[in-house]
Amino acid sequence: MTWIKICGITNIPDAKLACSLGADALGFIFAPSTRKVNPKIAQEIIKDLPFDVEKIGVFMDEDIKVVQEIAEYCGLTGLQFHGKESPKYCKNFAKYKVIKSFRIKEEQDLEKTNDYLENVDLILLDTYVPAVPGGTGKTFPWEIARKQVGGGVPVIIAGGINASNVNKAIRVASPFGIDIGSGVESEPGKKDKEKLSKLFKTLNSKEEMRYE
Ligand SMILES: O=C(O)c1ccccc1N[C@@H]1O[C@H](COP(=O)(O)O)[C@@H](O)[C@H]1O
Repeated sequence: MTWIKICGITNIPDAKLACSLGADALGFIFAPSTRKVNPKIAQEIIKDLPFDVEKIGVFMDEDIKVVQEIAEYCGLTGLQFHGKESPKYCKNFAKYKVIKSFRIKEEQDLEKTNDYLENVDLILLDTYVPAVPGGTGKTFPWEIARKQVGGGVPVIIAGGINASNVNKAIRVASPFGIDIGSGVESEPGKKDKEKLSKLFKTLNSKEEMRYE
């Protein structure tokens, strides 16, 4: 079963709904974004979440000490670095699952992952859109992501994924995980109940077909 992260959580009802539908991880954005959440609110959301759901903080070129303080205060279990963080930077967070994001435009962009393979737990491939660091709502060719799969570190794909294309993304890229933000929103930072329910229904229908 593909690991599913629902990103850009800013409130308790959305967090509970995503967990009840089957999300494996929730993402909390602490980077500049229309989906940015205050650490105090993130802590209130996280304290009542199921133990086995990963709580991932998304940061961009943040001071190491600030990341460590927010992670500890909020009760995060994982950290996603979505900026220009170096391999050395990524080694400062031994207590947490570390995800490094790479923005993909063409196959050569995968070469950037090479220096990180021994320093991170997961590689995330997102769509390159000039001047938009994340939450782009745009897909990239998933055939490129397929080439990273099997490279020693589990791969998550992100960018423009929603209920109508998630099964194709899984079929083409065969990733460890899928990360979805804007594709299940009614507006930035607010999840849409119908879109979220449809996403998990679609994912579950694929699983049923697989085991028939
Ligand atoms: O979602 C944001 O606003 C964001 C801002 C800054 C860094 C990362 C951000 N989100 C990441 O983008 C993808 C989701 O993209 P999409 O909305 O599904 O197209 C995911 O990795 C988020 O963690």
